[in-house]
Amino acid sequence: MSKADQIFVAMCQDILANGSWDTHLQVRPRWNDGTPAHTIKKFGVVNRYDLQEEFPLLTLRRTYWKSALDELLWIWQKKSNNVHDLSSGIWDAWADENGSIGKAYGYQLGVQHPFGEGVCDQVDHVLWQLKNDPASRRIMTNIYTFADLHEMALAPCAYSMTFNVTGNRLNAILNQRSQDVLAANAWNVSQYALLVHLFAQASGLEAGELVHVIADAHIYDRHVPIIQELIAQKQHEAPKLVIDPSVRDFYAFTKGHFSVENYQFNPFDQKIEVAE
Ligand SMILES: Nc1nc(=O)c2c([nH]1)NC[C@@H]1CN(c3ccc(C(=O)N[C@@H](CCC(=O)O)C(=O)O)cc3)CN21
Ligand SMILES: O=c1ccn([C@H]2C[C@H](O)[C@@H](COP(=O)(O)O)O2)c(=O)[nH]1
Repeated sequence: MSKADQIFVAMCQDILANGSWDTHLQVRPRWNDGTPAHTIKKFGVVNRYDLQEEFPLLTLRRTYWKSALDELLWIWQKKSNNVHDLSSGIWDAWADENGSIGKAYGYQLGVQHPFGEGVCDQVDHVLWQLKNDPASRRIMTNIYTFADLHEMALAPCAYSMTFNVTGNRLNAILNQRSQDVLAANAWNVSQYALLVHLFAQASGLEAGELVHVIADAHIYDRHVPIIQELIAQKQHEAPKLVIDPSVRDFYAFTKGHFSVENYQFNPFDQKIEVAE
């Protein structure tokens, strides 16, 4: 059975049984009809995915992994903040009339900084360190730039990666300040698992472990019945991620270079409203 499903079910059960509601507080997010979108949350959830064991994709319901992976490349490879460069419409609600989401995500990863090896952006600095200084404990990215927060449509949720090389394995910690468990958990986990695979392949390493640290792991009020039904679904074997082994340059990867084989999932097509 898929470990990703087991981790997801355990996290949801824990939030529902032991979490706390923010119903008595003023909250920022709203449902489309203007109602405040309240949540039940757990603080400090840590989920560990062994990428040697499986590609962590939920089988409880279909994860649109092609759209998720497209968003990952939009941020990390294209370093774009414009929804016109994205194939799905998931960021449209946060974009301005030109399609920009402001100085968020891809914009931050494209900013040039002076590093020891020269002036480059955070992504190229990580790739340089993985090849030239794998023993370093400073291989990380951080897009939570306080000076630019006022120019972002939404403050980054998945905001930092810390990479660590152990033997020939590339491990990573994804730090996330806020997680919409139903809309985006499976999405964020599959994205950053793929990123570890791509960085490993570009650096002559193997993907190891992805540790997902979530400060505020929440279920929105209108999502509670959907989550309850979802976690009771049948679990299937995890699918297999296949990446074209000939690609060694991170920027040469395109959607055509990876596929997910034997992806089984339940026909669970409930409409998921996303709070804005
Ligand atoms: N409340 C909230 N939750 C989020 O997950 C979220 C935000 N806001 N704001 C910014 C982005 C946008 N995100 C989104 C938005 C929509 C879907 C979504 O509709 N997913 C559907 C279908 C995806 C598709 O058709 O490709 C799903 O079934 O997962 C997922 C993530 C993640 N982020
Ligand atoms: O990659 C993402 C992007 C966004 N989210 C969710 C987490 C929250 O539900 C909202 C953001 O609202 P804040 O009030 O700024 O926390 O978006 C996600 O889970 N993953």
